[in-house]
Amino acid sequence: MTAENPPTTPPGSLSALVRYAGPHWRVLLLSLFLTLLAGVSGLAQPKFAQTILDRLDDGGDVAAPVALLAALLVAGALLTGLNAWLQQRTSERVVRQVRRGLVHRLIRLRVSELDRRAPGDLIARVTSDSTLLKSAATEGLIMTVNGVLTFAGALFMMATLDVRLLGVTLLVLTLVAVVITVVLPRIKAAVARSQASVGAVGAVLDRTLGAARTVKANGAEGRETRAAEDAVEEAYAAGLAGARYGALVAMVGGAAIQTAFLVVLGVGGTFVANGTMSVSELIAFLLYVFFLASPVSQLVGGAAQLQQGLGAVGRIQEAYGLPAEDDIEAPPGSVPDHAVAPAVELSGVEFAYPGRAPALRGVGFTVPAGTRTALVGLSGAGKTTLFSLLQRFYEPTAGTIRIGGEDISTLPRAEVRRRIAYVEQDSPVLAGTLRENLVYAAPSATPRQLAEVLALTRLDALVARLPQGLETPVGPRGVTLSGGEGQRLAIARALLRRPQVLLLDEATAHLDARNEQALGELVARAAGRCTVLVIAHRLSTVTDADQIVVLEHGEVRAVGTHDSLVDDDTLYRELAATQLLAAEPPARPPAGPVGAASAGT
Ligand SMILES: Nc1ncnc2c1ncn2[C@@H]1O[C@H](COP(=O)(O)OP(=O)(O)OP(=O)(O)O)[C@@H](O)[C@H]1O
Repeated sequence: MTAENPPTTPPGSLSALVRYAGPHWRVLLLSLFLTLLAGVSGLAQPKFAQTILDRLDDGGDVAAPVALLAALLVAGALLTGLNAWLQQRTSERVVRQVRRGLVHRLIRLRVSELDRRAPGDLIARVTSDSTLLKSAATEGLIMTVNGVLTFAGALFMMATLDVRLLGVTLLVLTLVAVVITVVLPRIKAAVARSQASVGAVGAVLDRTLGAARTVKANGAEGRETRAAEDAVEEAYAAGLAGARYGALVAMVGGAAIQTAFLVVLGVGGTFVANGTMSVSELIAFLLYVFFLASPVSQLVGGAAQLQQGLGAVGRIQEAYGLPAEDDIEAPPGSVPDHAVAPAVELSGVEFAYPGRAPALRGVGFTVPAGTRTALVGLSGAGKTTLFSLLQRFYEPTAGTIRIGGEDISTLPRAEVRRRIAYVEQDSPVLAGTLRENLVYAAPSATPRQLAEVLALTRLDALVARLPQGLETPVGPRGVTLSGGEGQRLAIARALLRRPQVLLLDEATAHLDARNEQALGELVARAAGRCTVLVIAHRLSTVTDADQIVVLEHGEVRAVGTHDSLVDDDTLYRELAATQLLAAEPPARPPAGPVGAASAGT
């Protein structure tokens, strides 16, 4: 198993847990051996005690057995220490391997999956669930195996002393076996419930902290707190249920040993009285009964830990099983030096989000190489969806999309996305510094290229104003930048990649009139080097586009230039009228139509 390839076993099964521990089998075997050695030294101690008692009885020399007993004690302690270290280290390694694998997987999940899952719950699989797995995959396994072996060893030694008393002991211990069998699956279910609730707490917090301003502005702190508290309570209740079952098992284990001791003492006493057993044999047997307490509690504890681990393994396995994109590793040296503008062609593209009505129906148009096409249409017409398909975030249910003549469904996603730069609608800035954001996809950009793009997007003035310049942290999701600065930063990042195709989604929504004009010119210039598709909410920015595609209810309603569409298409004419645009495209608008209704909202 590698970090990227999880065990292909049923979710939450013991075999899955064993497979996680699999790569560490050598250390685990050594640890088991050390545990057994410590167990044997423990097992031998009652025998030595019996010898010492017999010698004291005979008036013999006890120095040698006492010295051996002391040596056994020291050796046992050393072995236990070494063993604990080995087990802890292996636990940490198992968790590291699981976390790596999960992180690798989660970052590559398909957009369709990310769109419908709470990030907080996914994060909990890496943080909280993997921690539960930690002790189960090593300590739990070893404790159980060791418990079984030591238990068997003790039974063997007891059999050599008195088979009748062994029968009595086993009868009492059957009670433990019955309780364990009934209770363990409940522990697993309780842990799974508790972990799911922890995931729900993460999901609420992720939603709340991710939209802190909205939550505060709406005075929703109380509601969000209650939502998180409900999940916390559920985790608490499930945790308590698990603890109750755990306590029951521990109690039954302890009581069984005590009972066995008393029964053996009574029955053994009669054997001693009728002369079928010596006192020293009875004492040795009783010591073994007490010795059994250790393997029994190991078995009980180990089995409970395994069940806890299984509860978590189920959730981890589920995350591993989510569909991921497996073709997104960029080939080496993938950032193209000089972009070649390709044509983008769509024909008969159909698409529906799962469980929804079709979002795109029979969409077809061509964007000639090196030109600029604007997509316009009312909100929900399918503009953003079209961009998602172009980047293979989703796959069309019918039809083809070609870039430079190549059907993108035949290209690895890495290759498709290498050719395309995308400036999305919202939150296009990541936590980090300005520089990190800029060179995010073009780490080898030269200072000259950086300066050029900063000037083009008019970010140079901002950088000059900041004391830390490009090294200024922008905060989570770029909260320390204005909306317009964030947009320009995203555009600068896209341009630094020198893409073949540039997708701008509402890229100018946040820009003021001066910057909007500058950007309009920039996009027009960029169109010389790359093919540009822009979702336009303000028609003023695209009236001079080479071509405008009007989408309505997922269908292409009309294609043309601003002039021809104003003449021929009623919807476009309405949009243009609402935005106070003249039928003639302005040379370049000196200012955006402030306060005008947006076509897309
Ligand atoms: N991830 C999604 N899952 C399910 N349905 C979606 C998803 N994204 C969008 N939709 C639906 O698909 C349809 C098209 O949405 P899309 O975002 O493409 O419209 P748009 O033209 O970009 O709208 P806007 O201008 O408001 O951004 C809408 O009905 C929307 O509700």
